[in-house]
Amino acid sequence: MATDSWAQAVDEQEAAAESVNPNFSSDKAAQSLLNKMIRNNLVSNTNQVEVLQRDPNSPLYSVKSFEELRLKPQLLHGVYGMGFNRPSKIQETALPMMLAEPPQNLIAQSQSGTGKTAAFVLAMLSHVDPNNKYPQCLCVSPTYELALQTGKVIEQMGKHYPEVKLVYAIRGNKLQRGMKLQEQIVIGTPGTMLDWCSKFKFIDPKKIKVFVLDEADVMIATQGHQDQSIRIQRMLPKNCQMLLFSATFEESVWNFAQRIVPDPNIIKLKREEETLDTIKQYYVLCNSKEEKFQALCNIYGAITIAQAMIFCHTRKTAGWLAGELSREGHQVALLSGEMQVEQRAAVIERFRDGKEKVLVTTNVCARGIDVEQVSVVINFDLPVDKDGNPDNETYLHRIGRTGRFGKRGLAINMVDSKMSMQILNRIQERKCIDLMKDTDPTSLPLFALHGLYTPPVFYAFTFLAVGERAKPQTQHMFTHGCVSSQTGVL
Ligand SMILES: Nc1ncnc2c1ncn2[C@@H]1O[C@H](COP(=O)(O)OP(=O)(O)OP(=O)(O)O)[C@@H](O)[C@H]1O
Repeated sequence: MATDSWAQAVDEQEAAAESVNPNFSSDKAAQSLLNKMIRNNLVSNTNQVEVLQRDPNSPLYSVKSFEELRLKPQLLHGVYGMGFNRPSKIQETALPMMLAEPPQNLIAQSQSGTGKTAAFVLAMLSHVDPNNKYPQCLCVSPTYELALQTGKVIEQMGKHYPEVKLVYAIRGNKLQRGMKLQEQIVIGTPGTMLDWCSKFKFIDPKKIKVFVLDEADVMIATQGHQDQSIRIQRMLPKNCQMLLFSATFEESVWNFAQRIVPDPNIIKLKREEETLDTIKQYYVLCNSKEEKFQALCNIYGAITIAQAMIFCHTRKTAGWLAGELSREGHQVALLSGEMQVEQRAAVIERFRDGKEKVLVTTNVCARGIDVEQVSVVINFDLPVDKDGNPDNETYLHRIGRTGRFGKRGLAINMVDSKMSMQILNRIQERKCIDLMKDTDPTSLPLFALHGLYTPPVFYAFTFLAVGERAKPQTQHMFTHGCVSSQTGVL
């Protein structure tokens, strides 16, 4: 996003924040300082991507250029048009494997927001023959929103390759019976994709060259998705290339993936590499749902400086929270699974356009959704599976909505019981995340600011400028004995 339009959005937002949060905006000096810091951060972000792309330990690191990856000129044009200067690590590693002849299968893991979608989109666009007017690539995503978003990436990257056409196999896209699709790429959700291949025969599965499973672990681990994906796969020719991508793979899912994909190339992260250190993670202790709500109101001014996503466990809580926030005068968007498809798409678009700063949602948005300006993720409820056990994968995907492609992000976990503290501890043990604790939710805005804005000298300054509730350093406790450079300045 261009600096100007972003800055303008900040100005508009600040004006709005002033009307809804007098406490936060009472200090004009602090506001203006924040404004500068954010712009500063934005500018340094571009540099940061460049720097990260030269750091061998970064997931954005690459030694090659897009030219060296031998992309078609039309696609190079598309890639540069999207503002990509060099490939990320996953793109650099996966693309040669995906473009090799004869085609090779691939199961690939890379941290959220590191360019997996762009990688498999480039592979699909490289493989299709635009002279053949029938589907050649199928890409299956777990949600409608994600399918739409991936489709947009295909459209953008293929902008200079107009002969290649795309169609969405999603609920609500009704085709005439008996018709045969002419588009070369079909992107959709598993149920509709299966219907289009078997029941309606809009697609001839025998002609498919590339089959992509995005968020492959959820496609495999969710029973319905797994059945449908495997039924689609069985209809495809033996030599059809299979590409499985995700930021997370549980061990059992990984084993299953290796059983269903013949002779795969494998790109796998070590456990300690799974989280991005550009995302700072905090938790705040509360005693009840109401207290969590209060804590959220306290930080509202800080989180709406850019954009935030708030995750709830159930649709009911999400609805309740969105209602309460609205009653407090905050403008929030709500997105949950029971909404009509068109409504869901409209909400995502408005959020992407910055018309709403805060999106209250459920796990329906935990994966894949890519909104560059999201700098804060709040787990109003911690992610648990149906048995109440910690859901580590969903945790990583949720916090991965921020910190996209080298940007800085902040994740705040709200803990309201002994049980939820245990859940957070178990997530922490499993992923070696470094959590920071604040026992007093009312001081959270300070923490939010410390986590978000990088130049260390500003931490102390912000602390003093905004800090009516300044607290001694001892209350900033790092678990795991892992002290980051931030503690020094606090
Ligand atoms: N080589 C690149 N240079 C600059 N930006 C890039 C590059 N590749 C991808 N991006 C941008 O980075 C962001 C994240 O990329 P993408 O959505 O492909 O990540 P992802 O790994 O698929 O994320 P998730 O795990 O959440 O699905 C997008 O906004 C994308 O446009």
